[in-house]
Amino acid sequence: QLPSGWEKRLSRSTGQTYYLNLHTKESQWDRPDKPAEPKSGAVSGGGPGPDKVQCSHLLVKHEHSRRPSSWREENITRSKEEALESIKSYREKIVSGQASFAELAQKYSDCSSAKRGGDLGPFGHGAMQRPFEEAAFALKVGELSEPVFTDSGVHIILRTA
Ligand SMILES: N=C(N)NCCC[C@H](NC(=O)[C@@H]1CCC/C1=C\[C@H](COP(=O)(O)O)NC(=O)[C@@H](N)Cc1ccccc1)C(N)=O
Repeated sequence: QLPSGWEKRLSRSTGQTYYLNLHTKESQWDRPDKPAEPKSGAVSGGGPGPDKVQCSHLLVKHEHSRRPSSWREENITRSKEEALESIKSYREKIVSGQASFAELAQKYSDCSSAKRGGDLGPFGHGAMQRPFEEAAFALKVGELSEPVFTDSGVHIILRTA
């Protein structure tokens, strides 16, 4: 079966099957990578994780961020609590289907990746700050993290591949 949050659709124009991610509203021709079929006798879920993941993120910085400035705001003064409240409200809008991840990241993320709907591209171990990496590698494709705190600020992370 498909990873959670994905649906199989039929393209009206080409009659081809495609896959729609209900969280991000993104669609793709390729079947989202299925959770690996547990090999008979293998310990379920114990397998080595992926070397690389692809994620999008929405970052809300605050006064204690390592660089309290962004393309959105020259001098960021909101408190860490306010940043967390904002991140929670964005997460709620995405999960309830009121807005797409890419749309909110493009508008509100304090990271330059906002221009790409939050897409960070693929990355391996060691590229990102540890709390970000740990959260990202623990996600299934299509899954949206809870709020994650790094020296940059407060993030929500969507694993896209
Ligand atoms: N693809 C990479 N390897 N690029 C280097 C990542 C460095 C890494 N960054 C982080 O861990 C956090 C989590 C994700 C974004 C991020 C921080 C900051 C914003 O926070 P600030 O640094 O002002 O505190 N955005 C970035 O770095 C952006 N270049 C990410 C990016 C943007 C556009 C396209 C691709 C990647 C780190 N080790 O600090």
